[in-house]
Amino acid sequence: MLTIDRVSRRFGGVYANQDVTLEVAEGELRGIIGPNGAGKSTLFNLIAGHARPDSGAIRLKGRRIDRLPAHVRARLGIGIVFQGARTFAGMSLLENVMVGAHSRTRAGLVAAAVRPPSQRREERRIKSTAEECLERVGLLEWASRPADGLPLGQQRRLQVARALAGEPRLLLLDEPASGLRARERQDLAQLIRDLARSGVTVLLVEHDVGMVTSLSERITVLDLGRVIADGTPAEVTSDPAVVKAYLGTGADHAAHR
Ligand SMILES: Nc1ncnc2c1ncn2[C@@H]1O[C@H](COP(=O)(O)OP(=O)(O)OP(=O)(O)O)[C@@H](O)[C@H]1O
Repeated sequence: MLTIDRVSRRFGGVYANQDVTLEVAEGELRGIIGPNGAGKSTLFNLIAGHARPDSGAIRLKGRRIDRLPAHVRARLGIGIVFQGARTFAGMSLLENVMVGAHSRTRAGLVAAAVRPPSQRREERRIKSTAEECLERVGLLEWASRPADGLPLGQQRRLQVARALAGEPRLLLLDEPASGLRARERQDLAQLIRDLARSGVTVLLVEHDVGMVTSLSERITVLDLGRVIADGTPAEVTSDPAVVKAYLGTGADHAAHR
């Protein structure tokens, strides 16, 4: 499904990704972990098209995509939920999701506001797609409520719904559980599991290692821009290089207190 072949990306003198190689099978739920600054978000940006690699190749179902703009990659089936993504206040939940669907249409969001009657059918289609997406994340009953003041757990689900409106085959989730309470985390984990079961290939970047190990079949570990381990949750969590990488971080010191 997704092949990343010796991809490197530098910012100034720093390698954010260096010779990163990984392969993700169709329908897989792959966890990606690593200490702060390991290069996880950079890797997502390279896959989704918000950054270009300096070298190496990225292929989606065999097709080279690393030089394509982000909106073309979205049309090819790559969806992303950015780290700390915000909802649009002043819009309803449904409208928030419809924005995601419009980004896939030719007309785009601005034109959507002045859509002539001939395009109303497309409008209805987008609305029903958005409603389906809200249903998938369990928010349909609140479709018409404003997004303002939505609890964080529901905001994350709304962002997932917005990404789903683009009908992704590959969904990149960047730290979707950060800041969530235990119950919200469990609900989100179940949602991610359901998405993968429905056939969406999922790449999950998450600091909550427990969540990643419980969800993923395989985990790729990055440290200082490089892949330092790749295997089953049991393999990577017992890998000395992984243990060492985590011991070097402030987060891990905190965990050991
Ligand atoms: N746009 C940028 N300009 C300069 N340096 C950058 C940029 N984006 C990332 N970096 C650097 O690249 C490295 C990898 O950053 P990245 O955000 O990809 O790591 P991460 O694993 O997602 O970290 P975190 O877990 O803290 O979100 C870091 O050293 C970071 O400072």
